[in-house]
Amino acid sequence: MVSDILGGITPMSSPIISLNNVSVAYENQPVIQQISGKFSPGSLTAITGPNGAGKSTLLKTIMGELSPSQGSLERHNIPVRSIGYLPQAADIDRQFPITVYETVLLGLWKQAGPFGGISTALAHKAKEALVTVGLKDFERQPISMLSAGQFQRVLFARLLLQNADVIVLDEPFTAIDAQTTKDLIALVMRWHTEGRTVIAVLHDLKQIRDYFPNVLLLARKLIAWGTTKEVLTTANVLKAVQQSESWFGQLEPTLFNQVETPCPVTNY
Ligand SMILES: Nc1ncnc2c1ncn2[C@@H]1O[C@H](COP(=O)(O)OP(=O)(O)OP(=O)(O)O)[C@@H](O)[C@H]1O
Repeated sequence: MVSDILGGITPMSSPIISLNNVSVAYENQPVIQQISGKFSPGSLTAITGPNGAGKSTLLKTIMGELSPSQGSLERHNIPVRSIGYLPQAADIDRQFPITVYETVLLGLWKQAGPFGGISTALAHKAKEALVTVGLKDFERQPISMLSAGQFQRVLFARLLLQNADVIVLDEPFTAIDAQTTKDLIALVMRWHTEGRTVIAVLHDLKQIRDYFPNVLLLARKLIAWGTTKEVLTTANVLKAVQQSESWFGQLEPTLFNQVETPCPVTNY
């Protein structure tokens, strides 16, 4: 199907990021294989798939942290340093002695450079961003003293300050409370209505169906890429699970424990 190949966009629209037969390997071991498709400007796409499917590897490749072992990935007029990136929480050292306010300002270092000055206007914007994410009185708190949800709010404030046209989020709502998830999803929706391109790795299929118009379903290889309705079919989701099982053996039975929806898998 054309939209599967083109990431749910019409052949006329010009992409912001395109992948041409991209494979990525760790120490010559292929992890993702032969992914082709395009992200259109202003699209809101969830990348989903079982554990170990290669989702974070794909994001790191988009961010230029990994290079394709085969094929090519192009960012069209988007320098990688201008992309807003939220890595997985597990990849961030929270013991670093730094305050909430300083962490938010760090979002600007790629633009300002390590010795770049912070103007009064930017300092004001950093404070405003903290207010927007509900952390008005937290500026001087060390990040080591925050809850997981509060810390994720700080990282979203940092993204707000970056004001990026393309935003890449790796499991932004994992292990955080319901209210924080709701508030941060609202920010993602705001970015979408502002015309920014948002790409997020997510495991919760209901969340994807509720909020994300496009999906890239991955199980080392591309299962499907297009509109959420086209991609998240029972057949595709089960195919992703089966493909992963062929790498990792039987997946957790909890993946199958909610059968009230048409698709037996509700969470990757
Ligand atoms: N630095 C690394 N060196 C070697 N192998 C790695 C490295 N990082 C990831 N892998 C392997 O690559 C595969 C894909 O990992 P990746 O983190 O991209 O998957 P994922 O879909 O994001 O998984 P999860 O949903 O569990 O976060 C896994 O088998 C993982 O063990």
